[in-house]
Amino acid sequence: MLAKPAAQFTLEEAQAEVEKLRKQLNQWRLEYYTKDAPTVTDNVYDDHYRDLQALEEAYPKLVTPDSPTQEVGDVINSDFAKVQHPIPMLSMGDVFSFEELSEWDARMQSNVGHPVDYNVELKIDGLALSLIYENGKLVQGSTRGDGNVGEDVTRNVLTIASVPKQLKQPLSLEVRGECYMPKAAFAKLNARQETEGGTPFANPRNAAAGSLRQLDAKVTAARELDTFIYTLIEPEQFNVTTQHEAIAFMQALGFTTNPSSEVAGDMQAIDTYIKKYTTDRDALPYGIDGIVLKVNDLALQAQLGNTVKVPRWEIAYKFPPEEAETVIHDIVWTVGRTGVVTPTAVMDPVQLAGTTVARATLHNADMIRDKDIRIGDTVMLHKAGDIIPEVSRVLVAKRPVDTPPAPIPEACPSCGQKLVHLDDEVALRCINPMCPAQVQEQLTHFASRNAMNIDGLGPKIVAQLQAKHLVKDVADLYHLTAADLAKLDKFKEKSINNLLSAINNSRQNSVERLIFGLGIRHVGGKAARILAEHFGDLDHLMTASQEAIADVPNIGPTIAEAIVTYFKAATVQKLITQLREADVNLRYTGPTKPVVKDSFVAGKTVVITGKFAEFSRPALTKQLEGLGAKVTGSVSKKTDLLIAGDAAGSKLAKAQSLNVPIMNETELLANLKD
Ligand SMILES: NC(=O)c1ccc[n+]([C@@H]2O[C@H](COP(=O)([O-])OP(=O)(O)OC[C@H]3O[C@@H](n4cnc5c(N)ncnc54)[C@H](O)[C@@H]3O)[C@@H](O)[C@H]2O)c1
Ligand SMILES: [Zn+2]
Repeated sequence: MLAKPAAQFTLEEAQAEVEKLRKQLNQWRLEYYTKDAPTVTDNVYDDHYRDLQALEEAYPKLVTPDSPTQEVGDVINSDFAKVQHPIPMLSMGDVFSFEELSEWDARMQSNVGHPVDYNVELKIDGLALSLIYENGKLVQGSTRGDGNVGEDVTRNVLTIASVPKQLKQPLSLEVRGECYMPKAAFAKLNARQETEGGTPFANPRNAAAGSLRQLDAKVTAARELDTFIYTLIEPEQFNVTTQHEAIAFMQALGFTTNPSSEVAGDMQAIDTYIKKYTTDRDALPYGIDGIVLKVNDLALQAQLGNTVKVPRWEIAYKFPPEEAETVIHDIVWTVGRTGVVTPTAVMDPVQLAGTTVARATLHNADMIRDKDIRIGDTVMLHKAGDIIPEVSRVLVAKRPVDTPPAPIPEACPSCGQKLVHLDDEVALRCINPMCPAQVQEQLTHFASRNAMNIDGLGPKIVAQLQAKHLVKDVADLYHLTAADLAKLDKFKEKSINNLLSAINNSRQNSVERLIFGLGIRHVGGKAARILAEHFGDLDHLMTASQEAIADVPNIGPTIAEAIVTYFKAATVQKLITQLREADVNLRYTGPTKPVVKDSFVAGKTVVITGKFAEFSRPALTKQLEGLGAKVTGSVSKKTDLLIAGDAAGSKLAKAQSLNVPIMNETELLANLKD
């Protein structure tokens, strides 16, 4: 990324930067196109390319015809015979987000003056191939080369099974498409390269290019290359008027075409297509790196034409990179709630599968040793399960000389106590119960919504409380005073009162919140609720045998063992005593129903009679019950209140005779309002 927006460069600065970028890009182009051995990922290349584009746009006079932005592919530097392409083989414009793609479509629509149908295709990750037929017979296969001159790879192409040597009609024509290596063949090839001591290919695209461009065609034959054909040159000769028809036409001649292309008339359909293949791409037997939009109407394509480098009528949308390269600046070790100490790599921020990533977990010391990850290393990242960024491998060739192995700590980074391995765990642990980092995590967990639900007690406040020595365990929370809280940053009367009352309210919680909040290993919110319901209070749980706990439906031996071990500890016994003394509820009070203490009918036995203007009888019954009334059907001495609507009959008379208080609808409405 440029140090500042391109427009803010002076001409001299821009010139220097442009030269630097061209030199770098040209080196990468040589490695990629000519040697089939890239040393950086495509997104690193693409980022630099975009920087160059931005500077050239800001200073058009810096554009030269030999800039990588103006040239297709690379100089040919191989032993193959050269062939001139009658019609140049161009590159393709690309965009990296759906927004950019929509803008491209909007520009297209405004250029042509109406909405446009596109043929949407998968962008196959291989290399472009031209095939020329005379009277139905394959006479030449060639690579793109620099776009005008390519390499003659006819002998190699003849070994590819999906390329027809003879067409189903004796036509003379040129088609173009993608030569690719299926994923399975790629895996097999790389495994063989490794056992035979060769260098594995960086990706299927380079493997395909490297395999097609073999001087010995027998080597190519063994590589299981495949093709998808997608371009018909001079289609007007064959009465074909759309890209979609062209594909069907070529398929009928015997070419292998990709089955996934479809015509889409609006961005919504294209969005659906992108989403489908963003998800499904892993399941395809070949690699794709994006999708391609092509104006479907071939006459319109011809009318739109090309720039020096790309057709104006097509655009590639590239998927977010699934792999990214970056540098590790530091490895930090953090202590979790249970004392496990985990390493995290701190890196130069990079784009990875659609998000910016600057940190990645390294899991444990074993992983650091196994992958030999060092501070200062250049690494490849991927997203495990498409969510968590992970280091997949170290690019050892890029390691600065004299880089020492990453230090593995022996002492807790928070409290300094010696770290241990419990049982046969790989994890390093701090087993100091007073360890400040652990206590901070425990307090934050205790206060969290699904635990004691103490609103306003987040990690920052907890850290301050610890730093000012106001709390060292969860029991201390219940002894905090207004004077204590006044010592915290920005704590004024209102915030002090809010936090104190949140802490105070948590005393009434049903005990499952406490059981979860204590942070016993393996005991999540659901297990805590089952245990609270089953044992009724904390004392019964604490004294229960391991077997008795394991017998509780949905609990099992692992949780049972963890609970018994937890409550055995003297520090835990003391903590529970302190919580009890602080009036924290230790009983299961059940899924609590709201108790209505004061309403005009709370606790009263009520009878309803007659008709009401505002209510149906069932609705009124429900409403009164909600206010704490017991609604019954007949008037007796026990009736506390009769609510009488219009046309009330015998019940009214009975209530009058028993001196039961009577309320009419108007009075009822007034009371309900209160
Ligand atoms: N890593 C590196 O060092 C390095 C160096 C140079 C280039 N590159 C990569 O190469 C890209 C530039 O290469 P490019 O100019 O060949 O462009 P491109 O590969 O991004 O796109 C054009 C090519 O897409 C292919 N293609 C696949 N499916 C297609 C379909 N359905 N319809 C039409 N074409 C289809 C064709 O071969 C066509 O030539 C860069 O974006 C970069 O990612 C990487
Ligand atoms: Zn510690």
